[in-house]
Order: sequence, then C-alpha cells, then structure tokens
Amino acid sequence: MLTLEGVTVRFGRRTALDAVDLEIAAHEIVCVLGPSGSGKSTLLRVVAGLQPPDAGRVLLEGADQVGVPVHRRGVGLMFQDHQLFPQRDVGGNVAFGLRVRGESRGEQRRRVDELLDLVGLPGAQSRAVAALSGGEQQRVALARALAPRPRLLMLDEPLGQLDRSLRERLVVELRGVFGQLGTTVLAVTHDQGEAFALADRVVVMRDGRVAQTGTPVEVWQRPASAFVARFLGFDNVVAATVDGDVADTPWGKIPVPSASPQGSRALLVRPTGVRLGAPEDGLRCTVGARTFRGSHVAVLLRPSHGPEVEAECGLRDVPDEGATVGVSFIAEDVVVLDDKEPDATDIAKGEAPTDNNGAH
Ligand SMILES: Nc1ncnc2c1ncn2[C@@H]1O[C@H](COP(=O)(O)OP(=O)(O)OP(=O)(O)O)[C@@H](O)[C@H]1O
Repeated sequence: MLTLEGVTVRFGRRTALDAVDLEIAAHEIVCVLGPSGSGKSTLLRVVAGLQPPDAGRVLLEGADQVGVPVHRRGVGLMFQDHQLFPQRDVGGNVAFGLRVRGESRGEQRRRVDELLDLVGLPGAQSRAVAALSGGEQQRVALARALAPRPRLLMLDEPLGQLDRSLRERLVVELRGVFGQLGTTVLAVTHDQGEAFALADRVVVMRDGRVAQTGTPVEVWQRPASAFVARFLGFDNVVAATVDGDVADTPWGKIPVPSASPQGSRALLVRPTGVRLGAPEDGLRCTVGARTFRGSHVAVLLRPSHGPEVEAECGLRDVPDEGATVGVSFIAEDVVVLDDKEPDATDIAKGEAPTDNNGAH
C-alpha cells in the first residue's frame, strides 16, 4: 500500500533519513518508535508530502508521489497538538475535510453522526470544543482525520498530551476503531507501551535508519541489537564470549539458549531471567533500590564483580534493601545479540543525542 524506497532527507549536514526502505500493507497498523531526533516525524512528513525527499521514492498503491501535493495524496493526518478549530463546534470540526471536498450537507451530517458514534461521542455534534476534556478532544481529532476516509492515516504522537491511564484506554479503543474500518495506519510515538499496544508491526529508528522492524512480540523477545534492547528499557546488556550453550560474562558463566550466535557478542538478560536465592547460590549481590511496577518489583542488584543487574521479583518475593542474595540466570531469558559489542553510546531508555552527526 505504502512503499518507501531509499528515502533520504538532509538538513544541511544532518541526515534526518538515511536511505529508508519500508513497506506497509493495506490494513496494517505500523508504529514508528525511536529516540528523539531519530527521524520519526521526518518520515511522516515525507509520506504526507510536507517534506520532499533528497533521494528515494514514496509510492502509494504503486504510484510515485513525487510532486503530488499533500491534499491530493489521500492521507489523513493527526498530529501531536491536534489543533481543533476552537471557534467551531464538534460537528463543525469533524465535518471539516468533508466540507473542503464539497460533500453535500446531508452527507456531511450522516458521516459526522457515524464517526462520533464510532469514537464514543454520540450526540456531541453541537458541543463546544473548549468544553471537552483532553481525551474527548483527541477523539474528535481522530473522527476529523477519519471523516474523509483516508487510504492511509498518519498519527504523530496521537496520545502524547494525555495522562497514562487515559492513553492506555484510548490505545485499545483506537485499535478497535482501526480494525473496524480497515484503516491502514502509520503512527509515530515515543512511548513504547503505546506502540506495542497499538501496532501490528513496529519500526525502531536510530539516526535516520531502521534499526529493527517486526511484530511487537518479535521485537520484544528478540531485539536485533544492543541499541534496540536498551531503547526498550533493558539495562542488563553486557559484553560476553559465547561458547556452545554458555556465555562468559562480567557476572561469570551464564547459560544461553542452544543455537545462540557464538563468539564475542553483546548479551541481554531480561530481568525475568534473574533468579534470587540464598547468598551461597550463584553470583553474590547486595540488594539496592527497589521500584514498585504494579505487577512486580524491579530490584537493582550490586554484584561483587561486574555491572549492576536488574531483576524482576514477584510482589511477595522482594528482598530487603541491603540484604545479600545469590543470583542465577535462566537461559530462556538470555538473548545473545548479533552485535559484537554491547554498544557504548549514551542512548539509554529513549534518550538520544540530538545531533546525530556528532561524535558519540
Ligand atoms: N526543518 C528542519 N531543519 C533542520 N533540521 C531538522 C528539521 N527537521 C528535523 N531536523 C533534524 O532532523 C533530525 C530528525 O528529526 P525528526 O523531527 O524527524 O526526529 P524525531 O525522531 O521525530 O524526533 P522527536 O521524537 O524529538 O520529535 C533531527 O536531528 C532534527 O534536528
């Protein structure tokens, strides 16, 4: 449905998109994730026609979009600050694209009713936009973007302004709405939780390139690189030497799944694979900070040698801060990454250097 072939965008010496190839099938929901400055918004702007590429092609249903202006691309846009028209009521906002297209008043009314039902705001036509909550405004913005039946809907941080619990609810609703309409969606978000909940497929960007693409489960279970692992919030990434089913790490020898890549590699241990036992069993660690995460507690462990280890503990199994424990590792939660090194860039947990051409 949408194809990007070698799309490159430069701003002076800075390369915002570097030969990006991407394919999106009809009805697919794709979320682009990545640290600040990795090129996510530029990618959307190129597809929308707001930013011409310096090289490469954008094709919609096989047709090259070079020279095709925004309003002729048949794409819907819903951007971060959803910019509803404050002087128009809800109905006027939703009908906007239909009016521009010259649809009859009857058709506009019918479509507005239908969309407000769909986004869970039936009967809100004459309400003032300023009197709506943030979540309601977001729904109106979505209804407005969907009204002209775009062949591709693009969302830039669609739920960025809202608080977490509302976002979590809306993301489920959005997926439902898109599924019902069969909309093809290309969304950009900082928030991995949002991307993983919304997407059929995620695309992780780094410095204007695609670092990994796959279903949320694929990317979560098997990050392609130390960068992706760290971006997903995994901190237990170390250098290792893998020989058969064992890896030599700064924490000592730990088991790895069979058929893992061999030799010098970066290695990820998911916090669920860190098991706590008696001090004499395994790597001796002192219990550091404990962070309550709802369904579990993240426990930071300081080993006698090697970097800190994060463990995930059940709510009833949390050791006291300052206690001494013995740590062992479960092979199924160890991922030997393709990288030779654990990647020493300062990109951790979504924070990136802003200058992607700078030394880092
Ligand atoms: N109009 C512009 N002029 C100059 N540089 C730009 C322009 N737009 C983007 N850039 C640069 O291009 C790179 C990619 O920017 P982009 O906005 O696409 O990143 P992003 O991943 O969407 O970031 P964020 O998550 O912070 O919105 C950045 O280094 C940015 O500074």
